[in-house]
Amino acid sequence: MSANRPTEATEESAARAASGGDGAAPDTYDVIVLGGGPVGENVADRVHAAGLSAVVVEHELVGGECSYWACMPSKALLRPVTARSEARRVPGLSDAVAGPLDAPAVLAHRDATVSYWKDDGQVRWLDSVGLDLVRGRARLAGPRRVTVEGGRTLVARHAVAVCTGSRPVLPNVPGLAAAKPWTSREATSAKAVPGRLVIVGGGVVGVEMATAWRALGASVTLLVRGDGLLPRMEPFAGHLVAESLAEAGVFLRTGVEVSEVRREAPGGPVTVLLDTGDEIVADELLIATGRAPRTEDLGLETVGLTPGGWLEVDDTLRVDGVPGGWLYGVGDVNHRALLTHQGKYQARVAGAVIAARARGVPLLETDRWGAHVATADRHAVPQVVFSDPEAAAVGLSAAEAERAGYRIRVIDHDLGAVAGASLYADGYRGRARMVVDLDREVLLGVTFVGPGVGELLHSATVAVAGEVPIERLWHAVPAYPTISEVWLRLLEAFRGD
Ligand SMILES: Cc1cc2nc3c(=O)[nH]c(=O)nc-3n(C[C@H](O)[C@H](O)[C@H](O)COP(=O)(O)OP(=O)(O)OC[C@H]3O[C@@H](n4cnc5c(N)ncnc54)[C@H](O)[C@@H]3O)c2cc1C
Ligand SMILES: NC(=O)c1ccc[n+]([C@@H]2O[C@H](COP(=O)([O-])OP(=O)(O)OC[C@H]3O[C@@H](n4cnc5c(N)ncnc54)[C@H](O)[C@@H]3O)[C@@H](O)[C@H]2O)c1
Repeated sequence: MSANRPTEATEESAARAASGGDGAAPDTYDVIVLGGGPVGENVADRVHAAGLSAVVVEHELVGGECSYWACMPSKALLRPVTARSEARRVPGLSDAVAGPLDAPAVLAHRDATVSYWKDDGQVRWLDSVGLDLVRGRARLAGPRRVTVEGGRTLVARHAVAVCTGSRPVLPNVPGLAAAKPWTSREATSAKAVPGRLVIVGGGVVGVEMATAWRALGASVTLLVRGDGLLPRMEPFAGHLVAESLAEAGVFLRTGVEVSEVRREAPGGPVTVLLDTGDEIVADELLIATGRAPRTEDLGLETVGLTPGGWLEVDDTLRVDGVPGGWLYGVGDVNHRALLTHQGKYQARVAGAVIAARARGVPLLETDRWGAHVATADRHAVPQVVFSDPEAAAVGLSAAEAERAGYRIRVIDHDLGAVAGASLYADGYRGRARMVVDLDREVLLGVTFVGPGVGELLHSATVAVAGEVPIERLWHAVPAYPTISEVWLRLLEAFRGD
């Protein structure tokens, strides 16, 4: 692939000066994107579609964490689990799915879903849309300048977008690092089902991986330091998921901390010591306690920033405190919403912003919900936890809305009481909640928990992001007999019908 050469002599000489006089002229692009995950790919695509030249620098696999060690493999492991569980509650079908999952087949399907950890398909896509790719670890080397391991230097005319994502964190527990625990990477790519798996962390990764590996045959213990699961959602979401995990045979222990970890021999059993004095012996230990930004070896100090932290950005995704305003931080790395779809949304915004600034557009649309600001990643973030049952939420929980000072009313409904739910699965258990802003009579947040609710979530996202007045939502008639009829019940309750 050939690099886009500069067209103006002045830019070329500026670029050569920037190369530090090492003789090799740097390759100059309008935009340099660091990291070829879903977010980097989308930034590059948007600026290129707007007529700018762009290069993506990637040191591992194009497609990033999401494609190979996160969203895609985890959902490939989970889909058979939820499909079987639902089928088991459909009369006439339950006997046909009474047996265990075919673990080797599920793992093989996971392997195919991640293209066997090869990125040829994604590289072909970059090529097909006319984006250049440089392989290797990238570092900033002063304003608008990037060096790539192997010696190549790149210079950006307009912008550098940092889209280097995040990595798992290991808590500072004696013996933990030496025990070489699983992180989300091993949990999504393991080649065999461990006999005994201990998972630390009751967030999304902990819950999804407990669901998957238990159903695939592992004996799973889930250790949570708080009092429940999925603490960022409405409390009933964690309760229902915990109840169901317990029924599936997961040992859930809340209110416990890991005080030490011991693994005598590599690959041998691991002993997890708790602050209660208890010890648990397992074959594998998964640490699912959150993420840290991939900014520690990125040359941030060469542009006046501190390495290792999340990138602070404004709503146009521009990094704060960088003279000239040429540096952007998009996706996980800015810590606004660690989700692929939200990162890709930011990428669309950043692409529009970079293109507009490059064209010298005098006034950007920066009002809330304007074309040149990220708004939804603060006010209308949808997330589906692909557990059994699924937990799906958008916007604020009741507690978050209260903390933010809104005058709210909370409406709950039993999802199992909706006709569509009783047809969907025998003994359907689930719940829905909407949080209403009483001053504007719009929805601030909606949560659904129950089988199949992931596909229901977008209706709520439209209502929350669109700030659709309740009065008008009343005219959005859900089809009979679908689970979506819960909307009618929630609205009736609000109206007092
Ligand atoms: C187990 C798990 C399951 C998940 N499931 C979901 C889900 O179902 N839905 C969802 O929306 N989100 C999910 N997420 C979150 C999702 O994976 C992330 O939000 C998403 O990957 C962020 O995309 P990104 O492009 O910002 O970063 P990444 O996907 O991390 O990509 C960053 C890229 O930058 C590259 N890079 C880093 N540093 C450098 C450097 N110096 N030079 C060159 N390249 C570099 C990396 O190699 C990587 O390819 C999940 C996360 C985990 C851990
Ligand atoms: N389906 C999805 O959308 C999906 C799936 C997986 C991951 N993700 C994203 O990936 C990110 C990472 O997920 P995650 O589950 O690692 O993080 P998380 O922040 O969701 O959960 C981490 C949990 O670990 C706990 N914890 C932190 N330190 C601990 C310690 N020392 N000991 C015990 N517990 C500790 C926290 O209290 C928290 O409950 C999340 O932001 C999530 O949005 C999304």
